[in-house]
Amino acid sequence: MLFVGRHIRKTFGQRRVLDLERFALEPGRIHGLLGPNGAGKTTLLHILSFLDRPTSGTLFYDGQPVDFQSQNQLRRLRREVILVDQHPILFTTSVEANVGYGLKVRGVPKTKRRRLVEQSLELVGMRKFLQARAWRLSGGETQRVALARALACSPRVLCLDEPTASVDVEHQIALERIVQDIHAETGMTIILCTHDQRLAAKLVQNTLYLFDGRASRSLYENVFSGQVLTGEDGVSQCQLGANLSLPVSCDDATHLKISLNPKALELLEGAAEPHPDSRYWPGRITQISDAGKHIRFQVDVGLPINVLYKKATPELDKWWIGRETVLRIPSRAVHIL
Ligand SMILES: Nc1ncnc2c1ncn2[C@@H]1O[C@H](COP(=O)(O)OP(=O)(O)OP(=O)(O)O)[C@@H](O)[C@H]1O
Repeated sequence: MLFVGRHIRKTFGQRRVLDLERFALEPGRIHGLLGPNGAGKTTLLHILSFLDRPTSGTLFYDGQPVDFQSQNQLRRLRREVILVDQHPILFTTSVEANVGYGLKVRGVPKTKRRRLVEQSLELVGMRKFLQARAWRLSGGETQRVALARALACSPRVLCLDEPTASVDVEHQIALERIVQDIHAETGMTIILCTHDQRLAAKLVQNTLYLFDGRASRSLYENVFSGQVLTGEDGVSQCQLGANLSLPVSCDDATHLKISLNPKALELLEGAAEPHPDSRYWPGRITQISDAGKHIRFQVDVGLPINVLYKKATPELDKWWIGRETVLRIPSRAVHIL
């Protein structure tokens, strides 16, 4: 294993934002850190790229425990593991100087530096921007140049924080392809944080789901919070939206976070016989996307809800964007977090 974490915890003030008993990341794979906002993905990515230290616990890299007090060790490790930030900052110089910066610091001679800079710009499709002024670049171009800057240093591990979050669709597609190509060509270990389920389904080979700083087994898709109201009949319902409530059994919670397992939800063509074990919400299909072995349908029922069907499921072509449907939510799909 390239990384192993044992009892990794991180607190900011009194708040524990990361609490991971054990995790292990194999070399040569694309790992995804997935989870909702505030789940602790960036915090973990910063620890894995040795830019931040855990409050307690031990991180092993390549079989050795990392000493976060040792600046020498950290300096060495930061040369092997490079983070590309979600909002990379480039120097107000040329693209060439930016991409070559890490090499210059490492004492790489000018001619070799130029060759490596050109090669890495080529990898991200930005070769013709070599002499461009870095501050004139768009968000997507900046992201690609930052990626080239990391690649120029031939890292062993590339950490990407939300690589496609702040770029337009064209750059998103380009970045996906670039990450795939880099991995195929170099076998480099890549760790990426993302909210983007489509990107994760396409690229990621191993997933660590985080929820409230903990490793979560449940899919983080379809996580909603709502107020709990108890009716005169004594049945508690969690209100997820106007006319959208789910029966829940809980003692005295006034607020709950609920996840709906996208693989246990069902699309129906019309109203079904009511079943005490299920809820039925009418809606409309708003997105259809590829999710690896599955097809993801997003249904707008007043909330956007994802439904995953295996690609082999018969008659999936009867669903198209804009088509009305009824979403069946069996009780086994509902998890209280
Ligand atoms: N330097 C800090 N000081 C205090 N709290 C912090 C700090 N950095 C992160 N946090 C808190 O830690 C929690 C986890 O943050 P983190 O950025 O790791 O989450 P995330 O999963 O990456 O979220 P997002 O997807 O929104 O970027 C959040 O509640 C955040 O407010």
